[in-house]
Amino acid sequence: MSKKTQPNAGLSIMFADDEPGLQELMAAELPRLGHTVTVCPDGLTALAAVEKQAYDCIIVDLDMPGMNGIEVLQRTKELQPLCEAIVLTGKSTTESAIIAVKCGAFDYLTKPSRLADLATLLGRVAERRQISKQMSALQLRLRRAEGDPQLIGKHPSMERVAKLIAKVAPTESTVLIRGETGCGKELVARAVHDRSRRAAESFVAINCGALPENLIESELFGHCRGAFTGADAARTGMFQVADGGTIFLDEIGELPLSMQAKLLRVLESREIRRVGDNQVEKIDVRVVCATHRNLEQMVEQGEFREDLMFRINTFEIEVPSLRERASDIPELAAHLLRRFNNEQLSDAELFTPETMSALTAHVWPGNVRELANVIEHAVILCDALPIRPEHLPRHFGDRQLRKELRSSGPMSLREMEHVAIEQALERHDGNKSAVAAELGISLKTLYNKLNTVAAEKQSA
Ligand SMILES: Nc1ncnc2c1ncn2[C@@H]1O[C@H](COP(=O)(O)OP(=O)(O)OP(=O)(O)O)[C@@H](O)[C@H]1O
Repeated sequence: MSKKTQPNAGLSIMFADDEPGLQELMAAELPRLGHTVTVCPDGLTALAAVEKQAYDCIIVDLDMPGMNGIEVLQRTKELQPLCEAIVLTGKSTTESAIIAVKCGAFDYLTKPSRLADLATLLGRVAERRQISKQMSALQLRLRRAEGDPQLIGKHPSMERVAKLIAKVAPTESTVLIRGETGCGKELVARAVHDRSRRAAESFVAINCGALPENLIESELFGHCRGAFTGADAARTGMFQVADGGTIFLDEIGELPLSMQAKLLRVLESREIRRVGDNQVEKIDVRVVCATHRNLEQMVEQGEFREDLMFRINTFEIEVPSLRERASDIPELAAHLLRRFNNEQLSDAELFTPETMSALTAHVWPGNVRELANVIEHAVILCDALPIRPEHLPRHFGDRQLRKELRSSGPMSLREMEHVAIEQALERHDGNKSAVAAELGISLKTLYNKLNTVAAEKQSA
């Protein structure tokens, strides 16, 4: 290793080339561009440098005595996966440069190259590093907001879910997750991804019910510039973003029929076509779907394609509602509380016994999401733990709903849900946003449920 320049605010770079002229040039010019540089005359010295110190970027000549640039690149990627690499190549070795890019190099430059081109490339490397730092920060914030993706629950029904996840995750099978809204379907989908060979790749979640019908295709498969009015720039679709990883199609039952046909084609051919494009593109994506709807009934009513249902339901996981596993509530409540409060307290110090009995007696139509909302509300009101009943939302002490449910004799889950919605509508004077928030469901889900009730009343 020859010279090391003064550190500065730019990238920390390891430059390796056996041409003394280039070594001198880089030792002088890279610092002038604002970077720190370690200059190495051959592959072995370069390797020793990356074994000793972390770099933001390496610039390596492909053709060096002792150890070639590709070997240096591969070893660097093993030691420092986040380090970017630029390879330098003579005209005769551009094929090796392409191999280097396949091995993870950021880009290559053909010698002799202009310093301005290298400066531009380094600018792009710096930009990419900035973006990946921002992404890590966002992921951290998201993880804090969403909480630990750990699936809590010791009830036999949850143990069964855990077993099914363990069985299906390592396969490539499409998975259909069923369950009421807010019961943890997305968490189960993440667990399938995290335990699969795709774990290090992206997990992309899309709520099919939240996308406007005219944008779904472009959202899923992307579009070319000018594909339709307003498509000023090309757009990458979510299937491409998820390439190599898993795509989670939440609320699959909400997908319009025209899109169901297109999705089926993609699942069968493993190829996508961007809107406005003639070319197809191969994709390698595992598909996990979820729904709270009764797909079989939707098939009977002509709202869901039967062939698509058979394509996605090869392996099903049914996530139980929270009221079916009320014994999990204390552990879940403690887990969710720790999402909003970092105090190191034992589970027994988090809630008073009265609060816990109110929580376990509730019917939870919005399932775990509703429980999380109630706990967040309580954490805001409570100055010091434990959470007491007065910290729970106002309607919570009102045992009327539970009384009504208990005194009304046998009731189906659907009927219980109707009662819960009606009570909440009364409490909020018909304000649907407030009702959706209280029940821990989306406004769209609330409207769906109200429409179902209205349709049932009409046909009764
Ligand atoms: N078993 C569990 N352990 C810990 N947290 C859970 C569990 N189940 C659900 N949650 C939490 O509850 C919230 C709702 O879960 P999730 O989004 O997975 O539900 P969902 O069934 O996909 O909802 P929707 O039907 O509305 O899409 C999330 O904050 C999630 O972290």
